[in-house]
Amino acid sequence: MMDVPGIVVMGASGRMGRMLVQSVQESPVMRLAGALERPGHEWIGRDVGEAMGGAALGVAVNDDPLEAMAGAQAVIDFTAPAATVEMATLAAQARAVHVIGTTGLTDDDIAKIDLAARHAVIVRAGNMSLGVNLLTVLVRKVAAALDEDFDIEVVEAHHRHKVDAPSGTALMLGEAAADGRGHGLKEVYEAARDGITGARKRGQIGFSAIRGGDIIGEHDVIFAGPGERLTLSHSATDRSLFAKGALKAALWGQGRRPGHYSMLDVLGLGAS
Ligand SMILES: NC(=O)C1=CN([C@@H]2O[C@H](COP(=O)(O)OP(=O)(O)OC[C@H]3O[C@@H](n4cnc5c(N)ncnc54)[C@H](OP(=O)(O)O)[C@@H]3O)[C@@H](O)[C@H]2O)C=CC1
Ligand SMILES: O=C(O)C1=N[C@H](C(=O)O)C[C@H](O)C1
Repeated sequence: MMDVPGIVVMGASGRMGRMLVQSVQESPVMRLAGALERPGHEWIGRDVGEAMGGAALGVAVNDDPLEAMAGAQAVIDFTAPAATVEMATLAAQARAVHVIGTTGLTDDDIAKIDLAARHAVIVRAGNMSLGVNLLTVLVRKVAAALDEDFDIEVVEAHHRHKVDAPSGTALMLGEAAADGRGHGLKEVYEAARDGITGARKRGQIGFSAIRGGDIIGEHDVIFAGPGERLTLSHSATDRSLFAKGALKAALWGQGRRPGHYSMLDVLGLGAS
């Protein structure tokens, strides 16, 4: 058992954290080496399996990242931007692969993660599912094939607890569409509309976000042209698909050269 990679789950009590603990525990090719929560969290010191309402897993929830990562090979982090930026440096110190699912990161946050990735393997994606990553490849191709007579709109829907908008996935899809047309997303980004906005600007990529109930994640990329409309979409029906991608990334990262990688690298979908 000791020769399989040890995985630390950060934010173990969260929606994704619980899913990750369960997925790592069930995997025959890795072991649960640690579970992290922020200092002061009520789970600190408790067995993570029992805290989740199940059987003991022999791993106590820790608030000390370096202690939790001692003897671990990867940390999977679906938490919050400030925690993720801090962890990037600590994981690099511990020589652990850092898999980042956290969204809502600023450019400044990403610059700090880039810095840590000079010395460590970091895999980051706003969506770890195979389907969404494949969709980004399709969106890039369609955006390149259709000219600016086709307006691009990204519409996303998530549960009521989500704190960031547009979603990380919506931004990935928007970036792919912008890239397909030879732009950076910032050049053509159109935030959610409100009030007297004026007519739509040609070539802009618009974003809209719906929040409600327990929606796991729905994304549509609409290409609205003269007389016809094409929609590419993805629906997540189970959070385990994100965990599955994250586990794959943690294994893929073992023994790689330092760098800031994406799920396209992990899935072999590359830039196309
Ligand atoms: N890339 C992908 O495929 C996916 C990404 N996500 C993203 O993952 C993130 C988390 O989502 P979700 O699980 O729904 O959110 P939750 O709020 O349910 O979970 C986040 C967890 O992180 C914990 N946390 C916050 N700060 C720290 C810290 N310093 N150390 C350790 N733990 C900490 C929180 O604890 P506390 O509550 O006490 O603050 C909480 O338990 C979001 O950014 C979301 O967008 C989600 C699904 C898929
Ligand atoms: O917060 C979520 O739940 C999700 N976040 C990611 C995002 O921001 O796109 C991925 C998924 O859609 C679920």
